[in-house]
Amino acid sequence: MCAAPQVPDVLAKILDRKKDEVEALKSQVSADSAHPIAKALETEVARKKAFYNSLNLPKGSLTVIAEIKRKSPSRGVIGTIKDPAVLSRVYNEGGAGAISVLTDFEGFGGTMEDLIKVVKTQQRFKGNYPGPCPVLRKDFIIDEIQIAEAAVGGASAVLLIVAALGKDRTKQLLDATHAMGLDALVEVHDEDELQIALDVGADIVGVNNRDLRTFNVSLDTSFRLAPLIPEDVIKIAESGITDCLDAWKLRDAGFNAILVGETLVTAYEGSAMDSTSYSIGYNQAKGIIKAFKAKGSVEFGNSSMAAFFGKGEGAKETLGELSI
Ligand SMILES: O=C(O)c1ccccc1NCC(=O)[C@H](O)[C@H](O)COP(=O)(O)O
Repeated sequence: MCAAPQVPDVLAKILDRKKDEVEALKSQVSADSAHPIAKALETEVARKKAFYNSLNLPKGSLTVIAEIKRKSPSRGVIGTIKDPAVLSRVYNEGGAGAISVLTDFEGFGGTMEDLIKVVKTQQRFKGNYPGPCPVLRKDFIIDEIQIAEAAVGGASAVLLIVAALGKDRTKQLLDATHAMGLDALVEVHDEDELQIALDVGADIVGVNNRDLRTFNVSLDTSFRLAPLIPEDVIKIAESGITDCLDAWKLRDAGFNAILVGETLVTAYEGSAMDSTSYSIGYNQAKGIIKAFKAKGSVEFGNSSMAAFFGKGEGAKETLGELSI
């Protein structure tokens, strides 16, 4: 048995209202014994690993998890995102490996309906390269019923925040997530939380660069924790990623993926809000994803001796993906 987690203030407030939401969902589901969420809760299914596999690319690759985010407690309004389905198409065409949909309404302006629309839109990419993007339900998960709701909505993964859950609950919800066929992104912000994530068997760990107590964002959090995460665990750097050099440095530090919200939404909406230049917004968001993924190692640039002799990680990498 572990002590209750020390929950940062902002998170504590969000979790209080999540308890009410969970109770409302439970009474809705319990009123109907044939409810799909009730069935998902009872039925064990094999883990599909769509999200995991999309991030588990050869060493040296960087996947972008592109987020649909209208507003946030730290930044206020970010974009209107009239149709999340359209933005999810832009993300897919830009080469995102997965799409994160915030489904918390009060803090982030997102809904489960957004997620369902995005899942349905992504299904249309079946058969086309690179296929549908797996969808992450980004919310404050405190109960199994929210995971079942995500599974029924077609999500491939859910977010579990160690700071919100503590060790015992993270373990229970991680097991429940896998039993319902989904992946879990287990989010940490410091060494102690990372240890908990690893102890409970997380195989996808996200390092959030945003301190939920102060809202300060520092990529140093990712750089500090990266070497402590075992090689066989998928590593994701989350929040505050705005330029290519940072993305490439994170890749060189061993991250498999970066999770990016505000940078992509503002690139898309900045121009999309001006109705005469819709396509510019599309291309800017796509271009940023392509640039983040572009293979330009800062350790072994093209002019280095290693590059010349074709040795070392990244030696043969180029900026070849930059055309949009
Ligand atoms: O973004 C916030 O203000 C926030 C506040 C409280 C809890 C979570 C919060 N953000 C959730 C996220 O993890 C970010 O949306 C995600 O990492 C993307 O960040 P960014 O690229 O900086 O938009």
